[in-house]
Amino acid sequence: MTTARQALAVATARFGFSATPRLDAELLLAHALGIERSVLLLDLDRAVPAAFAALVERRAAHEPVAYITGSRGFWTLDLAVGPGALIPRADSETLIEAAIAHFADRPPTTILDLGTGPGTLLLTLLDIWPDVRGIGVDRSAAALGYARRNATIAGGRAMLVQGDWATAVAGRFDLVVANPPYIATGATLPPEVAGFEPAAALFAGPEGLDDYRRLAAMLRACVAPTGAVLLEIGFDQADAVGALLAEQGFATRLHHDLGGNPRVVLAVARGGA
Ligand SMILES: C[S@@+](CC[C@H](N)C(=O)[O-])C[C@H]1O[C@@H](n2cnc3c(N)ncnc32)[C@H](O)[C@@H]1O
Repeated sequence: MTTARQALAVATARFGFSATPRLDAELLLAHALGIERSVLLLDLDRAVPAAFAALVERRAAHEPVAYITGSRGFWTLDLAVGPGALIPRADSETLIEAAIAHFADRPPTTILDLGTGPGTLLLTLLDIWPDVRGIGVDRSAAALGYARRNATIAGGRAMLVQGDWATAVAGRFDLVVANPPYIATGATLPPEVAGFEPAAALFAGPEGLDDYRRLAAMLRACVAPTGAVLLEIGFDQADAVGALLAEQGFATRLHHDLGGNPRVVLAVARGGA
């Protein structure tokens, strides 16, 4: 009998290309066993199910762990994800922290999440603020399929709409959030990103700024006069995105991620909050 301890050692060695080979192996084995990773770690002498071998082969071919297991933890949520939906990234939690800080005194009443993917930002914020309602927009039907599954978290407070950025919605929102595609088209990405995650969620023209340009031109019309916009940005895009927002009459402030990089721009209408 192969024990979990032995199988994890073999799988970890196969995943040398990954930044987190041991964690990947543990998540896949826990998934194969149908148990939490924390439970797996309590008994590493248990037997390994035959199904684990196929999961190891998929990961060895660079398929992301989240696509193999069908879920990814983000903030306090466990979100369903799969092909066609961007896998939530830890860096995006910077935007959640910025939202909590900005609305520390009083939560917003309404939220608009542009490019919601599997509902990552919207559903996390609705889970934090139980009386708030929001709309998530995405152009991708596949991503919205996962967002609809995840929306049970919000118990009817999330509306999901397929469309092109803010053209899909009417009205003004207290908080508008977006993590648009921001990678320069043609940039080289790791195989597990380039080979599996949707290009339409990643690339945004020669400088990665095309979607910020479109969004900047729309934001004044969809944020409430005293509301706020939070945009995730690439680590080197703070000046360019700040300039696009300034042209539209926004004052901006940066929030940094755990690595110390500028990761989120807070924008409020000049003369607003
Ligand atoms: C970087 S992903 C962000 C997903 C999720 N909000 C997150 O933070 O993990 C960008 C999302 O924007 C969507 N998107 C790209 N172009 C769009 C457009 N023109 N209108 C609406 N959504 C768009 C993509 O389908 C993708 O789900």
